[in-house]
Amino acid sequence: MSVTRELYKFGASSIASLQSRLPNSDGFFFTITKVSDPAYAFSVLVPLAAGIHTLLAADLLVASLVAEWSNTLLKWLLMEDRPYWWVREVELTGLRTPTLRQTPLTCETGPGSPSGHVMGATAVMYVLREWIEHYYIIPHEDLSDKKKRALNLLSWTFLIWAVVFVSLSRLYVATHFPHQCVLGFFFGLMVGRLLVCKTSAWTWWWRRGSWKRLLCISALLTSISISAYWFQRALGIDPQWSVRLAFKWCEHAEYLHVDTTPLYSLVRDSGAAIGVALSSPVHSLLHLERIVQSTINSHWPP
Ligand SMILES: O=P(O)(O)OC[C@H]1O[C@@H](O)[C@H](O)[C@@H](O)[C@@H]1O
Repeated sequence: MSVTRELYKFGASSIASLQSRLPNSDGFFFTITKVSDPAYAFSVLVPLAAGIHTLLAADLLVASLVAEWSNTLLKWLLMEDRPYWWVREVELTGLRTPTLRQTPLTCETGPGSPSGHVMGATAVMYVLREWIEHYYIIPHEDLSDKKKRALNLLSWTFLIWAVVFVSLSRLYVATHFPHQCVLGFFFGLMVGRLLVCKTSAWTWWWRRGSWKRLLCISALLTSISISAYWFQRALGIDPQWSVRLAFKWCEHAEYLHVDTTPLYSLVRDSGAAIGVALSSPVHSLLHLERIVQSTINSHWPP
């Protein structure tokens, strides 16, 4: 217990020092936090990707929903605090803590660990990186192996730096401790690898599955979410405990938003999963069209 307290104390001091060292950075960090919001992936990134390729949009949608769904369940399991309310709660026990500034993006209402922004952004960027490698780098015959390796390194470097900035933005708005961002990165990487890694048996499984199978999987995902809620209730744990703490310590009521609650995320993820299942016949057709097209291209001229 005291290890957690020390970790939180260290985290709170790091956040306070970040806020005081970078005093006029609201615009920069708010933009990063907004763009890396899992909700942004659903409402902006996926429709944009659909303009490039429907399969890319489907891949990003699956990565976003699996990352957010597993993130919410992990949060319920780990039951960690967020810095902006933790510092106020422990002050009541007499512990001296640094003052953390609250911003309009601070008052997230779910438990703190792992960071959903970092986890979602890592999973989505992993999928994008694999897409670029799979469809644009590997098949490019004009590129030497050295150039291909350099491009891969560049894409990894970009991913790591993007995750660092997303993490800094979450610390800056005092809604995560540093270790929660690190955990978000590792879990996000696991989700990405599980979904689209060449060596994973699960790679692109949603492209192969029939719509009935996908519908069964989305029903399973939904029932796991509902069971997780009722399981906590059965154990005497209030699944809304974090929402209560957010209401207690958020300094401005207008900073609180219903779309940050765990239940809201789970409903969105279940709906998105059902949507993926119902639209899968269209994806299968597009996938088939792509295979036929590349076969024609490789045999042309005859
Ligand atoms: O754990 P984090 O980084 O605060 O992010 C989690 C949540 O952030 C909210 O702002 C999103 O709308 C939710 O959908 C998401 O689950």
